[in-house]
Amino acid sequence: MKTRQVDIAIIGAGTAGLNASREAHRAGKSWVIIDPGPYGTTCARVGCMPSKLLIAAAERAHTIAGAAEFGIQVNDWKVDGPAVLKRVRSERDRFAGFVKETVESFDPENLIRARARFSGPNTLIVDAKDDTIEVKAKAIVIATGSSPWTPPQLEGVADDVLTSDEIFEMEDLPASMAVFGTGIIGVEIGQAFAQLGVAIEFFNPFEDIGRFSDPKVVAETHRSFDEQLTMHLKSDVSAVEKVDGGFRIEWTDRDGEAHTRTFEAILNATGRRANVSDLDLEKTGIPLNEHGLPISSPRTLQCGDAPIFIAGDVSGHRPLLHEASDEGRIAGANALRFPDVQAYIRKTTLEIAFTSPQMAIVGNRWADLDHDEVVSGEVSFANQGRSRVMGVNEGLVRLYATKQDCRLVGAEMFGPRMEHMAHLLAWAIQQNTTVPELIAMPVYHPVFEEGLRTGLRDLAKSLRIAGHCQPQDRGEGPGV
Ligand SMILES: Cc1cc2nc3c(=O)[nH]c(=O)nc-3n(C[C@H](O)[C@H](O)[C@H](O)COP(=O)(O)OP(=O)(O)OC[C@H]3O[C@@H](n4cnc5c(N)ncnc54)[C@H](O)[C@@H]3O)c2cc1C
Ligand SMILES: NC(=O)c1ccc[n+]([C@@H]2O[C@H](COP(=O)([O-])OP(=O)(O)OC[C@H]3O[C@@H](n4cnc5c(N)ncnc54)[C@H](O)[C@@H]3O)[C@@H](O)[C@H]2O)c1
Repeated sequence: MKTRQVDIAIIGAGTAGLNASREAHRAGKSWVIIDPGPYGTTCARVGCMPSKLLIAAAERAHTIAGAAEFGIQVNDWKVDGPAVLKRVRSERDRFAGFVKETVESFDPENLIRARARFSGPNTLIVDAKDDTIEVKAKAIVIATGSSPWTPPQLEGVADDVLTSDEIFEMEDLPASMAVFGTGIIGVEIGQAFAQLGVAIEFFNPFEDIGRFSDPKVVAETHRSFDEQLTMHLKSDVSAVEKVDGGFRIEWTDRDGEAHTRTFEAILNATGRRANVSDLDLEKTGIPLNEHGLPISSPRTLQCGDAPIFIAGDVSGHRPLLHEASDEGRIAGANALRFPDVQAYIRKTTLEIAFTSPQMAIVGNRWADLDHDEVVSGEVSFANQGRSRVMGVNEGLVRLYATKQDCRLVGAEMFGPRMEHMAHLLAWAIQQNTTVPELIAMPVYHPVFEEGLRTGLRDLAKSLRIAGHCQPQDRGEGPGV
């Protein structure tokens, strides 16, 4: 067995791991990143990018399908499934290719193409192609990401069911598909397939759609998705069987009625689990929770007081791309500083689902608020001017502010172009902006953001009624 000694060893060459390696590289320290591949990152290879490419095609189809509303007749159009999926893959390969090239151009000293497991808090065992290597490191960063999970109902057919890892490799669109799970992956991909003409039906024993928690936003999301998609929420799937031409699914709906239907394909989108099972974490002595996952501080990313840091999806803090980048940098920087670890201030949370209408959560969710301390305001997009002009007028935005100092602290947003408005609000929350300060900002006409201003005015009204804000916080004056 060979032995290597480095300042930092990083397990996983995804977004988080690569960002950690950049910190070590910049500091001029010795480092090694260990990953068996495939390289290119989950986001670019099988996640963010191919799903957004698919959604881009679906949006084109959806626009054409709805053109008659604007007096435009489009005849003889069709979705060319193989061409749609070919573009998804070729653009995806371009994005993932840049990352792959970067990793493959690393100095051989910095990259080991194999899996790693712990043999102690400072040592890893790596079964490389030619030899087993013991890597001794002053500090170690775990950045192993997450993988799709298989629920009991799909265990018998798991090898034939698609997950987001396989779905973009399909040569053609199926005629029909059952989607298990109505989380972000399920609704983004399922709705896109539906807009491309696939007969999609969703199954979920629970009732959630996406991540909203505000009862009013939840109700509006259910109304919209029930109208455009076939959702079997609170359904009980009793059998899934492989048959000629696909899968036969038996289920009981929420009213207790039994159904059977055959689908050409199944997408399993029932959630993802941290990749820790083959890491031999018990040899590290770090604290683990009841699921065997490392307990870490979101601000230092340190696991207990060990020289071990954790970043990206595997940390379980915020499983999103920009958070994986940030966590990689924090974990990398703290691994270099160990034992003098620094607590970093995390950015305002921002989550966006690229559905139609879009879903976004900014800052605190409704469920995380202290309702004695905050008031809410809202705006419906059902009749919002620009949304009506564009024929995308539906949705509800709920905004939350503190009674004490009139500061915006969160929003749950369902409606058109929310990806942009969510950024405005996230930046405002991070800057500690008060609601009157936000209302005093310029807004053009006619734009979607006028809806946001209406919601902020409603929030200001609630603040005035609550009556705790100081006069200077209220900033009453022209334009407010
Ligand atoms: C379908 C889909 C759509 C998404 N869309 C979005 C989106 O639009 N916006 C957004 O912000 N986020 C999105 N995400 C989430 C985003 O992709 C992830 O948060 C992000 O990619 C996580 O990066 P990571 O570095 O933690 O993991 P990864 O990029 O998965 O990297 C982990 C690496 O660890 C390696 N590894 C695992 N175990 C070991 C081991 N034992 N030894 C060595 N190496 C190991 C793996 O090979 C892998 O290369 C999406 C995810 C999916 C699945
Ligand atoms: N636009 C984005 O930023 C984006 C897009 C895709 C994914 N992501 C990230 O990926 C993460 C994982 O997404 P996800 O959708 O896989 O997970 P999720 O946890 O958000 O959703 C899982 C869904 O499966 C349902 N479910 C659980 N058990 C089930 C069962 N037995 N049968 C049917 N349904 C079942 C849950 O109720 C839920 O609706 C997200 O949390 C998000 O961070 C982000």
